[in-house]
Amino acid sequence: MPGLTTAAAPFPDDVPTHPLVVIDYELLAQGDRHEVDALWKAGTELGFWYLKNHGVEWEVDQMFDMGAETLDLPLDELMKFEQGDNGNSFGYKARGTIQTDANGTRDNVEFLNIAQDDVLSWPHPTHRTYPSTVNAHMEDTIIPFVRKSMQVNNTILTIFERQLGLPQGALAQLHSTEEPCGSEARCIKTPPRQSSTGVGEHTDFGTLTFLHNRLGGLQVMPPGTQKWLYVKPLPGHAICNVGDALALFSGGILRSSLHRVMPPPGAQSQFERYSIAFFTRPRDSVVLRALWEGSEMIARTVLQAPEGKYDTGSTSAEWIARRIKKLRLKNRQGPETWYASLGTEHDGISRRRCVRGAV
Ligand SMILES: O=C(O)CCC(=O)C(=O)O
Ligand SMILES: [Fe+2]
Repeated sequence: MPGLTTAAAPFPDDVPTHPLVVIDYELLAQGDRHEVDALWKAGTELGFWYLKNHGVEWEVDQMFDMGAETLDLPLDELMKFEQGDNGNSFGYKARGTIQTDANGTRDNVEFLNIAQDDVLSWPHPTHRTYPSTVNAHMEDTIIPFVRKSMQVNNTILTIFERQLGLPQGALAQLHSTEEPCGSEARCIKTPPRQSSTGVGEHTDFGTLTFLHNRLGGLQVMPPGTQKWLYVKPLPGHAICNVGDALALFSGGILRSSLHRVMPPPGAQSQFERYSIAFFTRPRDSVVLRALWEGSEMIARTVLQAPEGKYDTGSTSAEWIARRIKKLRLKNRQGPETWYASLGTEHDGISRRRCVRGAV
């Protein structure tokens, strides 16, 4: 199976890892108080947690197979679907097209992004078309995976909405399916035996990420530290995290933490690495800013923050397009292009200084 953690190469026990809290999705969906509290603690402290009993295990396995089949297609076939340099996310992203740091170091991963809107409108494309293997597995794999992943993320979103003291439906309606949005499913492939960064440090652009790893390589930097720690993949457990849109909507109460993908540790580095993700992102026209009018908790936090820190002045579509565009090496004009890709221009505090501990 692609990206499977083989018995021959278990995750090593001598690398620094960050133990994430395990949240039980079934208990969350039943409204279990203890589980809701544990989710809230994870969302407001690290912004990352494991999710078990999510019910998407079979569809995730199918997605690993579909992803491998697709990314094994001849490059000239995949290139017909390349996302390009204009900030479009959907389609194929070829290896070596984006920067992984301020020096402009070339990435070594390729990935395929399938828009939620194209899945929901199948067989009629909303945004674009995809390689033949995607079309062939749309009904048996991709539609079930996307529908179930939407359900999981919407359940979590509804809990955060309540915990933040927002009116019922306030967050949900920013993600309703009446208008196009940036939500997408992703399959990432990293070649074996790499020594450099796969995906450079970043925070996710959107609202919530539902991620599935078999091999290690994902690392997170806990807020307030300068340390990169591996997140160990656990069979059947998804890794979930808060993205920038939700951090902004909540006035920073929910945290979107820096993470990156490095070569798998130890003996795992001999293997090709695949990962599968589903990103829930707001409707295209939603402006990314704190929802202080709807919640006293958010209003109090925003009042204490420097003015404009949680008001980007950008719609979700503009925010995503700008950051992707700045990542593409073709658009690089120097280190500033990399910093602009991090998405913190609006708050006057550059992530560069945050990362290096000056702030
Ligand atoms: O492959 C992974 O484990 C994480 C990928 C990631 O962070 C992303 O695609 O945003
Ligand atoms: Fe990410």
